[in-house]
Amino acid sequence: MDAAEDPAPSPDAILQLGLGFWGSKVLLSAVELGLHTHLAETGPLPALVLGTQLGLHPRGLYDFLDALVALGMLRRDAAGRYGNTPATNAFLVRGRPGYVGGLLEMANLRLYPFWDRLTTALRTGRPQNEAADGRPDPFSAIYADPAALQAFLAGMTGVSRPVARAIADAFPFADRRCVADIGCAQGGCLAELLRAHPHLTGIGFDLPAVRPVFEAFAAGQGLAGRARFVAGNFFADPLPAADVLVMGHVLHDWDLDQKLALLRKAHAALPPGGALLVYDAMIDDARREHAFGLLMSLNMLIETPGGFDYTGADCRRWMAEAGFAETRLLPLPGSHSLAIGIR
Ligand SMILES: C[S@@+](CC[C@H](N)C(=O)[O-])C[C@H]1O[C@@H](n2cnc3c(N)ncnc32)[C@H](O)[C@@H]1O
Repeated sequence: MDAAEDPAPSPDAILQLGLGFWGSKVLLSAVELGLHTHLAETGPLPALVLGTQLGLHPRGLYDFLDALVALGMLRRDAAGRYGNTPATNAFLVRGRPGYVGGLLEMANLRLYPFWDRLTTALRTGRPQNEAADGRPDPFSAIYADPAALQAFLAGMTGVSRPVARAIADAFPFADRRCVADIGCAQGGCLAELLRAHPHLTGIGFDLPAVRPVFEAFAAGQGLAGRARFVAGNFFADPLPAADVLVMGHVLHDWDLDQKLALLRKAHAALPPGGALLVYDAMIDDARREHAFGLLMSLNMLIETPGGFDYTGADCRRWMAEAGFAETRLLPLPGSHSLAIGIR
């Protein structure tokens, strides 16, 4: 029964959604403070000890920590000590392989203030991030600030790693030799594919500013000998030769003509039988259910001049238009989908 048919509608869901930013910001501040990383080092602590160690005023301390308990982001034991949950221990402790806090750090630093201007973006159709001064390429704005660059690239690893693990299982890599990740960021996806398939070699292709971050990450993952970086602009330069190309969270950054140009370029760069793997938080074909994909698309409104997210059916149609002989779609974890195009 939808809300219109409900004889006694309640405002609860409306208020919960409208004030949803309260809970979101509590978690983002916890990540900013390194709360979960600290607790992984110390073990469970009483509130006042934890507050002193993190430099927090006692006034909001118990509400902050207990709100995190109520939101499932901390545990409090019978002695009143606060500690990590199994999930925050796995995914919010900096330096651990599952760390997704990079994305949340970037969300706290950049997206949280920019989303304050959503209404302006809806009225103007213009980005509301660092590029609001009219710079055409959103990445040049982020990449001008080394801290923003590092936070952005590490943030992408946080989102893409679990997705990449699923792609490593879902796609038959056994008869492929080389994977090139186009717009690879730090290389989080490539690292997962190479780790899962030791016979593969990898190429990370991205803008020149990304090279040192990619190379340091690959070395840290023990992949320096198997993954090399190729610097380039995917609109202007040739794509590297490989039998599998990956474009993750790339197409949604660009307008339709640019999306089609990238798909045509990928098709031209692949050998016959070569595969293009596209992953994004794709929207359900009826555009009714997958709120995350639709919100991601609004994030692209705020972040880019022409970017938007799309349905799996859109992606397969564009792949076919670009010349791919065979296309299929697979669901992935984290509200993502994988579109596969075979040349
Ligand atoms: C949203 S991130 C996606 C990163 C990664 N594929 C993932 O899914 O985690 C988009 C990437 O495209 C890269 N990029 C943007 N414009 C580019 C261009 N013109 N040529 C090459 N790479 C570009 C950015 O530097 C960034 O690493």
